[in-house]
Amino acid sequence: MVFLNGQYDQGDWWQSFALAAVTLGLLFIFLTKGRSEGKDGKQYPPYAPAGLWETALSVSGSQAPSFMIQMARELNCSVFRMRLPIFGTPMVVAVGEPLLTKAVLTDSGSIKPAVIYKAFHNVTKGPNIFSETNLVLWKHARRGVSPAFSTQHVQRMNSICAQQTERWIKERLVPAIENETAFDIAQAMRDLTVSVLCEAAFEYDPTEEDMRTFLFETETAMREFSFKQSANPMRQWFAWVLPEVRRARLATDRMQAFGFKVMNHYRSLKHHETEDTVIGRIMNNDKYKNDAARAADILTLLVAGHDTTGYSLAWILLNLAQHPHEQTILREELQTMPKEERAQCQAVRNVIQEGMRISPVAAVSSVREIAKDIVSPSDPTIILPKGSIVFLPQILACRNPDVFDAPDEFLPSRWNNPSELQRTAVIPFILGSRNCVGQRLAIAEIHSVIARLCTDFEFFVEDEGTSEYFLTYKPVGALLKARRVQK
Ligand code: HEM
Repeated sequence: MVFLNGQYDQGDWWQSFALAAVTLGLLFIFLTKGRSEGKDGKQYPPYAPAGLWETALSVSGSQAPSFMIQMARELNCSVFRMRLPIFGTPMVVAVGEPLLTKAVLTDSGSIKPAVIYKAFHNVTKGPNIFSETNLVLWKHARRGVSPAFSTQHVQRMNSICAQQTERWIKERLVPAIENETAFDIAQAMRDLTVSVLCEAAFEYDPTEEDMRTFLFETETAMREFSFKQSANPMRQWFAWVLPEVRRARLATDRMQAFGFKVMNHYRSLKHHETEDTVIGRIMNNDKYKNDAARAADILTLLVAGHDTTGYSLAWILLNLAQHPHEQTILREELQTMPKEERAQCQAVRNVIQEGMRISPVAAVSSVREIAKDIVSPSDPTIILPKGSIVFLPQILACRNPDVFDAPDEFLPSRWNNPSELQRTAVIPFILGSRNCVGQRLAIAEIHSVIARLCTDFEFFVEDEGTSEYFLTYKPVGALLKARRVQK
């Protein structure tokens, strides 16, 4: 999830955004006028061939991933400066070179910049584990919840995943096969993931209404606070004339009410198999100020976990449906394996790694502010100055032609023998202290679902649909049909 991004529409906000962008742009040009083009005999990265207006709209638009790729390919360089109206920083840079990405993420001084992340506080009605920039407060939440995602809990998560997948097959997939109807793969995998996440992390079985409310209200709140208000903060003062702002505030109330419902349900349970679940660790963590602070983290984990995992699954299945030959290779290997080993077999690993490479859901995340000058390990003539805001769009490293042959093709076999650089380039959960806390749950679900579905079912494309970037990179309107494989 990333907060500067969202769909650009022609709503009521654009005039004020345009005015703010032009004013800030002029100020930016004034402030950076005369800045030297390097330091200590080293060069700053080149500018992307796009002006401030185009860059601001593109980076915050639904086609942000393709904009990033286009800039890198026009420059023939995967590290470039962007003209964006972010002040108080020597420069705003996009980095798609794997070793420099690693250097930025693993430097202990790199932090999440408040100017980018704080907008998410509005969605959860207070600070939360994802966007908290006060490191002391963040550590309480992170250390509290991390053990619930440790390897020893993966087995429990795996069995929940397996049960939920069987339920989805019986209730959704089999009827679609029998009626020969197509289904939206992104919605299907997102819904399955909400169920897995609610049960594995929160011991909660959501009703259909819970699910629709959570998904709808999250989208409404995120579009306003994480996108529109981060592009135009003035909107917050005009709630009385902007119905969208008032509706978004109502959405956050409803999200918070859902967080309380999950907590009340947990308290009402007489028996917990273990206290070491995510919800158990949040409820028993007395470092939280109150239940509203607990609800903020419950919602954050749900928001951060459901679309990333669901849409990763959707992209992998869509890519397989588009490449029937790859699907056959995968199925043939799966069918030779004992059931309990299927999720870990090489063919499953290959398609997952390749699916997450070619379509990384966190395509335009993450952003870091660096605490010291960082020289590029792959090109020591390039330097990023201390204080820079560094965008680390995964799509750039994953589709970097200097790292991958045929970078835009889905070729799972490239992972039979990858180079060290290729491994470093594909880091869907990123690196460093602010890496993804839920990655083990996500990996367990993705492996288990792909192995189960691809052993017994074949998928076909009915409609390829399009893609959109709003918080995550996702397929939109992609319809698949399925058939049970004859054994
Ligand atoms: C395929 C699935 C997933 C992907 C690709 C993914 C990716 C990421 C990435 C790239 C970040 C860093 C974001 C940034 O720096 O701006 C992140 C952070 C985070 N993710 Fe995930 N994620 C996934 C699943 C999950 C799940 C299942 C959960 C929880 C149940 C989760 C919870 C979080 C949280 C709380 C953070 C913030 C961690 C911190 O700042 O300490 N994610 N994730």
